[in-house]
Amino acid sequence: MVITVPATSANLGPGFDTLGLALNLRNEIEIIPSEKQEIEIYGENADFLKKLPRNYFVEIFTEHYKYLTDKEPKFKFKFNNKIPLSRGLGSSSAVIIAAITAAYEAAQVPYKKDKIINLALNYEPHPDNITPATLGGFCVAKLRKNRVYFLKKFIPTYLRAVIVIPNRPISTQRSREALKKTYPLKDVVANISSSSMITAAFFSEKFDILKYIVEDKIHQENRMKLVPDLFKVREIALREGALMSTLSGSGSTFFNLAYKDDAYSIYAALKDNFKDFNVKILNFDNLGVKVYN
Ligand SMILES: Nc1ncnc2c1ncn2[C@@H]1O[C@H](COP(=O)(O)OP(=O)(O)O)[C@@H](O)[C@H]1O
Ligand SMILES: N[C@@H](CCOP(=O)(O)O)C(=O)O
Repeated sequence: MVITVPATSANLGPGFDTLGLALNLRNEIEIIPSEKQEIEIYGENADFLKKLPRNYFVEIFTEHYKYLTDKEPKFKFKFNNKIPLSRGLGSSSAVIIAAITAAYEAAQVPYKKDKIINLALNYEPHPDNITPATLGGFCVAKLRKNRVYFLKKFIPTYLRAVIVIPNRPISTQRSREALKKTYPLKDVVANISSSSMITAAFFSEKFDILKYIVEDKIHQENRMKLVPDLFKVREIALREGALMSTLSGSGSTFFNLAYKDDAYSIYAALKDNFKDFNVKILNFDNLGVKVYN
């Protein structure tokens, strides 16, 4: 069995813990029945991941597989990772969603994607990465009374993401701990209106308005100060025609939305100015987690 799961970009600026979308940058995990448990890790941060005392995927997979079957798992896991760690591209959500999905598949217990999202909440208590990692597309998610409610919209194929991945990681947990605990009413209103406009723009496919309405007053500017070059990244991307330019999740990656025809000039300008950063043009993913048996 092979499971593939996409990277995600959460928040989209003002939609803190609410908006997210999936990118066509996927981790792939092969799971093969075996006499003894074995792990092989290739790709992004493989050396770091190999050194960890416990593998996060195997831990979550084992917990669910044992619960579903009452048996110890006996599998070989082969990871081919493309999603960089702690760069705001939802690497932890990708692991969680893939591991729970894999456990249900290996145990041959039927499930719905809704169930996977709600189980994932036990590991990541904000739904803006786990929802698009599961469903793909542009997702709006709301957590209420410990349950995730969500709506998804397909992202048109004439759009691209131009992402800038700095060489510095930011831990999501640590950067959340540094957030202010209270906000002035005008800042809250700015985020509600901007986030609602982004949602309306994606659902009605009226993307031009994004250039004028995206602002965040809750988390983004403070987090950007950890990698000050990001202010210049945003300025260049918007100057070169990006529809919106926001911190991806808690950073350090910057996410730029563009029409297909504008993506290359944004990419070239960013690459030219930030030689140490990894700049990529990506398609969007509209499928979410996928299983091949
Ligand atoms: N492919 C992977 N395999 C195992 N663990 C992973 C993998 N990707 C991420 N993780 C775990 O998730 C952590 C990163 O989570 P986090 O700081 O929330 O970053 P991100 O913004 O990428 O989600 C890593 O330190 C590691 O513990
Ligand atoms: N809403 C969360 C999103 C974190 O995304 P990640 O990809 O950085 O894990 C937040 O802003 O903390």
